[in-house]
Amino acid sequence: MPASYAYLGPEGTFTEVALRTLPEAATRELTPYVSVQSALDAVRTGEAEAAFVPIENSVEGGITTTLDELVAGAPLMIYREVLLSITFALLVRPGTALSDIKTVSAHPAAQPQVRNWLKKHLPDAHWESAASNADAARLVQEGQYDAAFAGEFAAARYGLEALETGIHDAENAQTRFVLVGRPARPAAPTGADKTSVVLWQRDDHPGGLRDLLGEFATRGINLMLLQSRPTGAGIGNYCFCIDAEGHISDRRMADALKGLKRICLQVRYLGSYPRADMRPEDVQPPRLGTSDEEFVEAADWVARCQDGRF
Ligand SMILES: O=C(O)C(=O)Cc1ccccc1
Repeated sequence: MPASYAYLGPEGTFTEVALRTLPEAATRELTPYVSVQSALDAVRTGEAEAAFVPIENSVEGGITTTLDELVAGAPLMIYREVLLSITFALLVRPGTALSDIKTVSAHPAAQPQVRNWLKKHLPDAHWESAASNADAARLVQEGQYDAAFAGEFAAARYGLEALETGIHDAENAQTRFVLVGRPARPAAPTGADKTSVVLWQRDDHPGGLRDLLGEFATRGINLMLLQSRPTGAGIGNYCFCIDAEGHISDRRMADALKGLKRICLQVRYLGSYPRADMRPEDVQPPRLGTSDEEFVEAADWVARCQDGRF
């Protein structure tokens, strides 16, 4: 039996469409799970080789269930990311008119992407959250709700029709998905990579967050995501999910992680993986003094000083 990739199902999610763009998905059995949690748990128990889940969208930021799952529990690692441009279709049972719609459903992350459209076209409809957009379509098929926001491609799978397509409040809304597995050696650097970590501050003090960010800034490392999540230990207690430009095998990144390890209560490494938004030839060269060669030269110089050989 081929190894299986778990994904946020049921069949017909945007997650499935994004997963199928990965070449390695063609050689795996793809298994839908009812939630991000259950897909990631399947990886933790060894039932699945990896799980593919949404993690961030350009309209509202981090998908908190996914971030919280990566922050807590047995450690997992991100191996790949995929970006997908998203517009929604309003799916209904055949024969339903706009004026018949009293309830609409979708994944909570869809709501901020269709809010204005809803206000304009269905101001009185009740919003009901579903486990995914395709699950909302399934619930419409079962008669539980009148309409679902989902991918147009989900209509055929659930015997529905699209009353409207191309729904999007924000131009170029994109969702980012990640392939998550058990910890192992990260893939080799491609030249356009991203490193994800979670940081817990050691103590609360003025400029504490600036100290954490300074470890990246002084080494010329650009950040691409900064999302605070409550630790659960009371109001004001947060950890920080960070995506930074570069690979753990870059000297400047390894050095920044060493600095963070020294000053943080805890650092959770979530992986280094190829960026979906940029090719290696388009990446800016490292800032002055932060290339691998300059780190090696500086370390040699210190070693020579320690030996009195400068
Ligand atoms: O993959 C799906 O269909 C989901 O339910 C997650 C999601 C939610 C909103 C936009 C893209 C993906």
